[in-house]
Amino acid sequence: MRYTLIIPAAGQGKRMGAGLNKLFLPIASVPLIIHTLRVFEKDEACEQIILAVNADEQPVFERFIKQYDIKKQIVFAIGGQERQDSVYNGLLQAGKASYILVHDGARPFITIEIIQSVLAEAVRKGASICAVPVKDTIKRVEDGSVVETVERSKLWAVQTPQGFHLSTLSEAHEEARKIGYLGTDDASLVERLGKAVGVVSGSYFNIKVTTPDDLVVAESFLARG
Ligand SMILES: Nc1ccn([C@@H]2O[C@H](COP(=O)(O)OP(=O)(O)OP(=O)(O)O)[C@@H](O)[C@H]2O)c(=O)n1
Ligand SMILES: C[C@](O)(CO)[C@H](O)COP(=O)(O)O
Repeated sequence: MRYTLIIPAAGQGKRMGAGLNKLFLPIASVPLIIHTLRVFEKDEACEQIILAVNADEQPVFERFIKQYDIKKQIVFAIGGQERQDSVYNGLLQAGKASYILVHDGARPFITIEIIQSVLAEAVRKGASICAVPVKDTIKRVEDGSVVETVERSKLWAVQTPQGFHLSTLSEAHEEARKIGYLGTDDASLVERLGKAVGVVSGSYFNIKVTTPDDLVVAESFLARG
C-alpha cells in the first residue's frame, strides 16, 4: 500500500530557544529536517511528501533539499498558527491519495519498519498511531501539589507517524475546525469522531527533538549508528 506523507515543519522552536526553526539545526552537521526526509526518501511506498512550512522559510527548505539531493517529489503547503493548521493545509494538497501519514519533521529517528507498521494498521482500522509505554510515574499537579497519580500500566507516550485513510483524516480535521477543537495530535481529532484508532509499537529512539537536551541525545543516537 502506498501513501502520501504530510510533514508539519512550520514550528518556531520556542522550547528549543535557538531563535530559528529547530528543523534547520545541524545534527552531525546535517540539518534536522534532512535526517527526517532521508528516511522517507528510502521508502518506496511513500508516493509524495507534502511539507508544511512558513512561507518565508520555504527557500531555506528548498536549498537544503537540493543541497542534500532529496529526490522524492515534495509539494509545499503553507504552515499555520498551530501544528493542526499546518497539517490541515497539507491535507488540502493531498489530492486523491488513499492513505495519509503525518510525521513530525522533528522526529528524525523514525524507521521504515515502524512506518510500515503504522500504515498497515491504518489500512486495517482507518486510523493508527505508534506509541511506547510510559516509563515514569505520571501525576496530575495543580497549584504545585499532586492531585492524582495516574495508573501507569495504561499510559502510552504517543509518537508519529500517525496513519489515516484520507477520508477519515479529512472528516476529523473539518469537524475540529467547525467546533473549534485544537488537539496536540491528529489522532485525537479522529477519536472525537468516535472512530477507532489502532496502536502499534513505536520506539524510545523515535524522539521528538524539542528542547536543547534533545540535541545531545540526537547526536549520541547518530554516533551510535
Ligand atoms: N504551527 C506549527 C507548529 C509546529 N509545527 C511542526 O510540528 C512538529 C511538532 O511540533 P513541535 O515539536 O512543538 O515544534 P515547534 O512548534 O517548533 O516547537 P515549540 O512548541 O517549542 O515552538 C514540528 O516538526 C513543527 O515544525 C508546524 O508545522 N506548525
Ligand atoms: C504529535 C506529537 O508528536 C505526538 O506526541 C505531539 O503531540 C506534538 O506536540 P507538539 O507540542 O506539537 O510538539
